[in-house]
Amino acid sequence: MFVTSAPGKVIIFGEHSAVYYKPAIAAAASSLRSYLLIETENITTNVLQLSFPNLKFQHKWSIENLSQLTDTHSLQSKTLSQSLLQTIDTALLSDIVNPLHKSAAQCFLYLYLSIIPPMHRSSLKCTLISTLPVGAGLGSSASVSVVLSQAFLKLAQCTLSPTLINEWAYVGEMVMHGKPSGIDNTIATYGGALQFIKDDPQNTKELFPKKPIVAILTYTRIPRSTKTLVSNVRVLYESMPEIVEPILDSMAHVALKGGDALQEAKLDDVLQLVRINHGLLVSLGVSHPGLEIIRNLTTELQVGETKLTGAGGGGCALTFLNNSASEQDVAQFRDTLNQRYDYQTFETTLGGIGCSLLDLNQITNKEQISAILDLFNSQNASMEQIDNNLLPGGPADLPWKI
Ligand SMILES: Nc1ncnc2c1ncn2[C@@H]1O[C@H](COP(=O)(O)OP(=O)(O)OP(=O)(O)O)[C@@H](O)[C@H]1O
Ligand SMILES: C[C@@](O)(CCO)CC(=O)[O-]
Ligand SMILES: [Mg+2]
Repeated sequence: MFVTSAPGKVIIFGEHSAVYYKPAIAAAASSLRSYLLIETENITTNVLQLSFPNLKFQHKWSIENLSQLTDTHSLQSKTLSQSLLQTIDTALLSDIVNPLHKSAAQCFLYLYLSIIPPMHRSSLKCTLISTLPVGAGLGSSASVSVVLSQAFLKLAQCTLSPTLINEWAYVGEMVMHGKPSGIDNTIATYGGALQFIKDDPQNTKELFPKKPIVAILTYTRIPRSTKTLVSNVRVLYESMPEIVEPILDSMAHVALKGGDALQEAKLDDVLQLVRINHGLLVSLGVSHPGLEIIRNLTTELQVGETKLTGAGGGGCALTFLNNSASEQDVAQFRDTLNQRYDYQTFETTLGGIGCSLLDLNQITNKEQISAILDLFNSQNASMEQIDNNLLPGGPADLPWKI
């Protein structure tokens, strides 16, 4: 039995422009994570079981059926095979109608069938719990792709390396999103803070901010689809390239300057650039009235600057506080968002631990193991319970391998 874990991410500068090979800055939201429990013993034999309690979704497939369907596996091919995707859809997922369930199961089966060769396919139960809001712009899909890739590579007896995990997680992201930039899975794999350029590892580099980056994240609970928003921007780009290209170039300058400002802890510059980046995203049509409420309240209470983060259209906003924001101002800001709008706010330090692995056989304290298993078996473990019992570097002090 083992658990894999990976964080969500916050894009600080450069969402959407990242898809067009412009630099972007992102950091791990390392306390908001997905955890995948892998059980291979004392479970139903010859069955692959999936349990995603956050989505209230469970499913089973006979391993024999799976192997008949795809007798060859494609461990070498880290590109998206439309024919494998189609086979999965028609033969294994035709009974699933909920779109969230469908995309999660597609990603799960695609990675399972591609990574684990038939000789290593035996009875398996996979249970995934997460403290990340689902589909909110904080990279929940990437975090799920990373924990699945890491676990399946281990079951396939591959030597685990961040490069390999990240390559497969990108395939998982392609299953969910089409053609993403790869920034989300890269952060979920490596953690920390990065300046990222799509398909350009030479110019993707770690950032070392002088001061810890503390921010407020606000989840509007407004659902949206990253895939749709990215494709809306594509349509705009293709219809008016002479207007959209300079906006994307401007975002690239914002990201480069913003990365430097974060490293040098130049808060005034960071705040200006957050405001500019949000304005540019508004001009691409990816904001939402529910996000503008947060931005307007930030301005009204003069606590700092806010931008949308992730694909926008709902989901989450990121607020950096200015030096003059008092504790009362911040409390008023958060209370108003929580109480008047039923938004959820988190104060988060950005950066920290990327993907990690916990071998439950190494834990000798039986009570500690049963507390961990209870979290996966419960349908509604709270964020606090999960953090207390599982968070890498958290109070339970577990032997996570990074
Ligand atoms: N806890 C979870 N359990 C199972 N699947 C999940 C979970 N969280 C996310 N997913 C999968 O990820 C999908 C959401 O991905 P989507 O890219 O739309 O949002 P996001 O990754 O949270 O936001 P963004 O890509 O803008 O950062 C869900 O439809 C589901 O398939
Ligand atoms: C909107 C986007 O820039 C970020 C989604 O988290 C898409 C991507 O980079 O693939
Ligand atoms: Mg996503």
